[in-house]
Amino acid sequence: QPSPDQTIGMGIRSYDPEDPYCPYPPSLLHIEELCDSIVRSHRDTSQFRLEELQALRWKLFSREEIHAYQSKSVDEMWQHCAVRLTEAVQYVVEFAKRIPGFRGLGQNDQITLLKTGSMEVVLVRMTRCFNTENSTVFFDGKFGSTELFKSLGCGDLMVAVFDFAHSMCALRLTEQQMALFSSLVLINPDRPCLEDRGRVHRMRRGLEVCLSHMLHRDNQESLQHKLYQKVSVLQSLCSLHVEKLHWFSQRYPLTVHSVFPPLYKELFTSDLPSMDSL
Ligand SMILES: CC(C)CCC(=O)N[C@H](Cc1ccc(NC(=O)CCc2ccc(Cl)cc2)cc1)C(=O)N1CCC(C)CC1
Repeated sequence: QPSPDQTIGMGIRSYDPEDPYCPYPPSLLHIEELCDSIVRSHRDTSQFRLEELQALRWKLFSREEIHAYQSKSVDEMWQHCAVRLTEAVQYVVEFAKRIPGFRGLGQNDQITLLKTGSMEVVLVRMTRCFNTENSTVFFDGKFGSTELFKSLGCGDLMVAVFDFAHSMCALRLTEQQMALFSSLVLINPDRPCLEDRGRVHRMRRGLEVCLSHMLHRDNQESLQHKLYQKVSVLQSLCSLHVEKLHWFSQRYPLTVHSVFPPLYKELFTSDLPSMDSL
C-alpha cells in the first residue's frame, strides 16, 4: 500500500527519483520515463554513433595492413585488443552509472554487477559495429575479419565472437531495444555475492516491464524469449574470454601485470576490484 506522500490525485503515485522502481507495478508514465532515460544513457555512452559506423562499413584493411597485424607478436596483439576492450568496458561503466537506480545500489554491488556484466554488454554492443555481409568487425578505424586477429592465438574464441555477432545482428535490434536489453544484462540479481539482492531484483523487475512494454509497442513480442536465450550464450562467451586471459597470463605474466590496462585487469581477474573510477 503506497505511503500517503506517494499518491497524488487520481491514485497516480509520485515518481521518486531516489528509488525509480517503486512503487511496483510502475504506471505507464513511469515505464515511459524509465525507457526514455535508459535509451538516452545508451545513446550518450555508445562510443560510436550508428551513422559513423555505417559510413565506415566498407573501409576495409588492405592486404599489407592485414599482414602487419598478423606479424605482430602474440603479446603485442593481446595488449592491443586489451586496450580496445578496456575502452569499450569504460563506456559500458558510464552507461551503467546512468541507469536509474544503479547509483542507489551499494558500491560493492555496483562493482559486482560491473565486474560480471560489463563484458557481456560489450559483446551485445559489438553488434553495432559488425558487418554481416563480409563478417568484419570495426577495429582501429576500419573493418577486419577474423584473419586480422590470427596472432592472438585464439582462433576458437574469435570464431565464437564472430558467430555471436552474426546471431545478434540477425535479431535486428533497434537502438532502443539494445539499450533495454543491455540494462537487463547488467542488472542481474543472480550474480554471486550481491549484498542487497532484493534491491537489484526490484530494479530488474522494473526493467523487464520496460522491455516487454517496448516490444509490445514495437509489435515484436516474439523477440522477448530470443533475447533471454541470448543471455546464456553471452555468459559462455565471457567465460571463454576469461579462460583465454588466464591462458595468456600464464604464458606472458609480465605483460598482464605490467602493461594491461588497469580497469581490464580488475574486471577480468580475481583480485579485489578497486575501480574507484566508478
Ligand atoms: C564500436 C563500438 C560500437 C563497439 C566497440 C567494440 O565492440 N569494441 C570491441 C571490444 C573488444 C575487444 C576485444 C575483444 N576480445 C578479444 O580480443 C579476444 C581475445 C582477448 C581476450 C582477452 C583480452 Cl584481455 C584481450 C584479447 C572483445 C571485444 C573490439 O574492439 N573488437 C570486437 C571484437 C574483436 C575480436 C576485436 C575488436
